[in-house]
Amino acid sequence: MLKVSELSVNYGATRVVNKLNLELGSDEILMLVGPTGCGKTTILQALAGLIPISEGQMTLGNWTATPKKTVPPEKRNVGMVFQDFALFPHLTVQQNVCFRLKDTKLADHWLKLLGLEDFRDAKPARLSGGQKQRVALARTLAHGPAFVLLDEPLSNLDAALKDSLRWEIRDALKAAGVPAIWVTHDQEEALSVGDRVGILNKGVLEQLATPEACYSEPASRFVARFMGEASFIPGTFDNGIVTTDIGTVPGTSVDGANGKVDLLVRPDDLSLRADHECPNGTVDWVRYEGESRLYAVTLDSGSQLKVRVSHENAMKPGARAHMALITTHPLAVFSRA
Ligand SMILES: Nc1ncnc2c1ncn2[C@@H]1O[C@H](COP(=O)(O)OP(=O)(O)OP(=O)(O)O)[C@@H](O)[C@H]1O
Repeated sequence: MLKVSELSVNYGATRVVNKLNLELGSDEILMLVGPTGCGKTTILQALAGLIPISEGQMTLGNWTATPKKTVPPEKRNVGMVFQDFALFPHLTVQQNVCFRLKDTKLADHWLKLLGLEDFRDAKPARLSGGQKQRVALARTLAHGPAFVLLDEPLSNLDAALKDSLRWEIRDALKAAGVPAIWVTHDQEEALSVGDRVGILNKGVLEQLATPEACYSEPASRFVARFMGEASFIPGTFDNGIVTTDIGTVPGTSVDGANGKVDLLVRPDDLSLRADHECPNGTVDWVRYEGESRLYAVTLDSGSQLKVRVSHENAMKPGARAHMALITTHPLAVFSRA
């Protein structure tokens, strides 16, 4: 089990990671997300022992590192997978995976499991991006790490490959039975692949929870916006029910809100109709997404809401339309800003 307590990292006078606390179960995958420059890579580097920490401590199995008691990277048994694969170009797939290994049994296991047997003798230049990333993962897992860090492993790959490879990586990590922290810029990836998601903002972990909780009960407006399209509409919250201009829904207070509140609305919590006899808003813009269209509509009462509807529902900016809340599950409510 990995345990991190009050971990802080400073670069000179600037604090880049501030009092990070987390514990990971034995085969848990934590997806770490946050805006550029918020400290994600710094956290991975600190856990791997590549940079010094300023405060706090981390423990994994039989070692504990603190600012005074450093543990060198090679003593940590931590595996890393990077976005640029970091393979040796002059070595074959087999040689890359077995690099510095005395016992190659695990290497054979992962070469087979990740579908690389036919490429054992190939050099990396002959491989596709997805194959290279599989080799990098096989090399990491062949060393039997106690813990794996992945720094945007899919960001150099095209969309279709990303979708299949993320599941292969998840399955391989689960099969290896090791905890992992996986940094991604892709919210959908974070929500679908992670057992838990951590959202980092300026070096502070704003929320660490299941994907469902991060999406439907975000701890802050920042998390709400970061984890997907988020609109807010004013309402009144009383006895578990929120009343707004466009309907009444069950609500859950995320910050003790009561009385006058802002309701978090996701694009699929709303309906949009062009043919309604009482339009209550005007279309600002529309984005065609293939099977759906995302609309921004400003209500006559002032709020702009985003709604996703079937592609068959085609309206132009300026069109009048009717919006209503259609969800039956509780939506998050925040104290009025
Ligand atoms: N060696 C360094 N010296 C000083 N500041 C640094 C150093 N490395 C990173 N930083 C700063 O620390 C902050 C966090 O950087 P980090 O690379 O961890 O962010 P990140 O969340 O991984 O960003 P991205 O999503 O863009 O990869 C940034 O403001 C960055 O400029």
